[in-house]
Amino acid sequence: MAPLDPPPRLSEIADPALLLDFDGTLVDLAESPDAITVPDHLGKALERKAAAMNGRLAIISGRFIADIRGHLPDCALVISGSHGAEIESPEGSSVSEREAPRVPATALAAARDFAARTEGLLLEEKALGLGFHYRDCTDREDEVRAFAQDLARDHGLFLRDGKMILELATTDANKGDGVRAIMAQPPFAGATPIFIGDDLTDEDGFAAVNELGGFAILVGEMRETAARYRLLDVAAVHKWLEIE
Ligand SMILES: O=P(O)(O)OC[C@H]1O[C@H](O[C@H]2O[C@H](CO)[C@@H](O)[C@H](O)[C@H]2O)[C@H](O)[C@@H](O)[C@@H]1O
Repeated sequence: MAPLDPPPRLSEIADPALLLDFDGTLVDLAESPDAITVPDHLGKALERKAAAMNGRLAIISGRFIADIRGHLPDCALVISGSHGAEIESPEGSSVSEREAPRVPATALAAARDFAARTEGLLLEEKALGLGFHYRDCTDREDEVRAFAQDLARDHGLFLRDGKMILELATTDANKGDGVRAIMAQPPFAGATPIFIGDDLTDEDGFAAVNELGGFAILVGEMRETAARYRLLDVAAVHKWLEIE
């Protein structure tokens, strides 16, 4: 695996549009979804960056949008949530093409029951999906995966792997769909898309920006990736974006 260089300076890229993952890219990973530390200045710094780029900055997260807005209150940005299934304007109106279904009540009840009897497992209830966080029961990952696979099959849900998480979603949307939908609309259309992300689920976004004539930046440890460049960690991302 060839190492990847750091990206060129943002100011050297013609007409850039930034598509930013959240966990592991803009904020450091933590023990659980609510344990993250979001720097006080982050929301306003991202807004200023977006303004300096004529609005061409969006967050593309696996979290649902209301969750991101809860962590970045009063921050007016384009946000795609639920792995591309939701997209909102900076003012908070939905610009998603289709409305995704909610998690069926019977699937939610079964997931709650499984989490209650699986020590160390944290169930994250999201608008359009469920997250099984197994960081504190890694020895039971196979069991959690088998349960999640059965639940997906029984309820027509879509399973994906993340960092210490198995996620079930009600749609097969991915971050590539989010990228393509955002880049098709003003003020993003015609710009050079740059996706920055750390997780395996970001690879769909990486592939999409490559197709659209842009490039991706992997954050963290080297792996097989569609990214062209790499930054070491969240601090390096903030430095590159000049939002420290
Ligand atoms: O696309 P992202 O913005 O990176 O969101 C991906 C998932 O992030 C969250 O889980 C991850 O971060 C947690 C907090 O640091 C960490 O405990 C967990 O191990 C990570 O997988 C979030 O909870 C998920 O809903 C997102 O899909």
